[in-house]
Amino acid sequence: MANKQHNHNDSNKELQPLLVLGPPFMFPTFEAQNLHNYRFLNAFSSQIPLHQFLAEQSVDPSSIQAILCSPRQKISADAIRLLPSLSLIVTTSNGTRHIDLAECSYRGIQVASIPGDRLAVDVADMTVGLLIDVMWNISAADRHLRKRGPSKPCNLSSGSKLEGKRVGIVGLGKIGREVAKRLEAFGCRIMYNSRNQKPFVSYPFYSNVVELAGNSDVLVLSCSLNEQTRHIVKREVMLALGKEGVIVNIGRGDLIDEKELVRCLMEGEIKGAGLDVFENEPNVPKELFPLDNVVLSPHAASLTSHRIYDVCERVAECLEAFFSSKLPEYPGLG
Ligand SMILES: O=CC(=O)O
Repeated sequence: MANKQHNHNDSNKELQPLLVLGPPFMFPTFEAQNLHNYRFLNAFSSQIPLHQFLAEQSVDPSSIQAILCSPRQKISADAIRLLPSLSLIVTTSNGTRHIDLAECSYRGIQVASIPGDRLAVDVADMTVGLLIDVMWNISAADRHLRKRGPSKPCNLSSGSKLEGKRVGIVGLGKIGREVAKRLEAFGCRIMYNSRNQKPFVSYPFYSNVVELAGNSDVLVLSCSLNEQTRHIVKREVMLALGKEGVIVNIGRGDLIDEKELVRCLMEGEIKGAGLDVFENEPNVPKELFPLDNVVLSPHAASLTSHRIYDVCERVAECLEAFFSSKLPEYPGLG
């Protein structure tokens, strides 16, 4: 796909600063397309606190009107309070829960997200990929082979087929339904938990996640994050899932009590996990790195090249509309 150059800046004008927080995967593409439009302040690549970063860059915090972020970093009220002129936060994601929305609403800051028309399909593919990887130790075997060569014994446990597995899906929205469709084709038995029972599906419904876990071999987390779903998977749920159980989380890191997840994985209370999201992104608990029963992905489940292209286009349009003070017609604005 050809990269489109956006150039809406009169070359004599000073470039608007654009604060980039949270490493967006599409960032190199976006920056290359918009070098002439913004002064990019890439705070995500710096390990220092935001106020220090701005001071080091000699940036007056009150000159910043817009932030570009991704779900890979939380945008806290403290960060927002540092920027008195902030009026717009654009996130490259569909979800906005990584942003302190209460502070934005208090300050009248607009939050724009990028709706994902085909997102569910991409995320569902990745969910199945993570699950098969965990069940078959694909990434672990790959690491062993590269590190030790083909003649050294590899003591990974044997693969486990998907056919006949009972899969409990937490959140049967668009993504959950796409996951169900795919896993049905593998011969899995689908059951689910969600806020309400869905009249249009015949999969068994569990109103209680512990009970769902107790009847599942695999738990897929595809619900959105809110006050009711934060830490919906706690130790009790993992113990109910059991020692042969696998968790795949492509929702949000905060859906699981991550400390307990790490403990359960290390102590063998569950068999394995495929994780695309983490509680404290972009950080990943370091205890997970040596574990062969865990497959890690850096919040990349929706990032097909098509999506990256689409996001770059829409982010550019949104920022352009904002800085040219056109009435925002962008669907995510509001
Ligand atoms: O996590 C990805 C998204 O919300 O788009």
